[in-house]
Amino acid sequence: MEPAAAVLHLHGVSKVYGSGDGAVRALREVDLDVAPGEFVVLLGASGSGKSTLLNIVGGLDRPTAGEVRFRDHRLDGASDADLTRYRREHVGFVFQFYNLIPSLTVRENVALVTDIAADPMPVDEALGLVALGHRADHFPSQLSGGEQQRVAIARAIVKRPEVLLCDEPTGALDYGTGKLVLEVIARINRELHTTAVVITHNAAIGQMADRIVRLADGRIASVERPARRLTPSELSW
Ligand SMILES: Nc1ncnc2c1ncn2[C@@H]1O[C@H](COP(=O)(O)OP(=O)(O)OP(=O)(O)O)[C@@H](O)[C@H]1O
Repeated sequence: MEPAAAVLHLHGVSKVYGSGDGAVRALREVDLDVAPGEFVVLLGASGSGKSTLLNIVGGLDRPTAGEVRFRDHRLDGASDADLTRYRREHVGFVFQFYNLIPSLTVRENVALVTDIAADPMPVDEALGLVALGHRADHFPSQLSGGEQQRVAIARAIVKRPEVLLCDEPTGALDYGTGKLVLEVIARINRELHTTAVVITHNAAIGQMADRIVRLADGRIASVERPARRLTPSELSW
């Protein structure tokens, strides 16, 4: 793919933490292009570099070497202010833990983000997409883990980000609840055409992606395109 056509473009990306004898090479010359609207699942053993890669494409960290672009914006070497603006305008993050503010209602947790977004959707629309419109006035402590994760997804997408980055979004959830959360992520990707990159330890989840990228020891070890994208309800593990 031409770099300009990609939403996310990495070329020769390396990341070294620390220096000297204690240096850890977390990524080694990674090349990857992610197309608009694509759903990519990142698999790999613990320590293979998945979170490092996600943090770099999300503008939370910079590579030690190589080129990183969001569309035609260079992220490697960007200033802190530029990276903050990139994250605010273009990226939604979902992590294993939901990081909701306990003293705010569901609606207020999601609305917080809309104050600093250029073109947010109505909060109730975001809550509708995660099927939680009826819980808008509840507090996080009144919701299950899966419901709290759906609020976190609503918060991530209410600003209509072009890129949704999820690091182990189902890591803290049981089987059925995890599937519901995956349904929501698949729906956002399908209906809003949000480009999605999802880290998981669970190889079965790869079957819902357009592309499965496996990392091993900081390198891309394999890339696979499932013949047909499965819905989360068709997955089993
Ligand atoms: N801030 C840091 N300082 C030093 N080393 C780090 C730092 N962050 C990550 N590493 C190391 O870089 C390597 C890749 O870590 P990373 O978190 O990207 O892996 P991962 O595939 O996401 O692992 P996991 O599945 O366990 O979350 C590991 O060896 C890790 O210990």
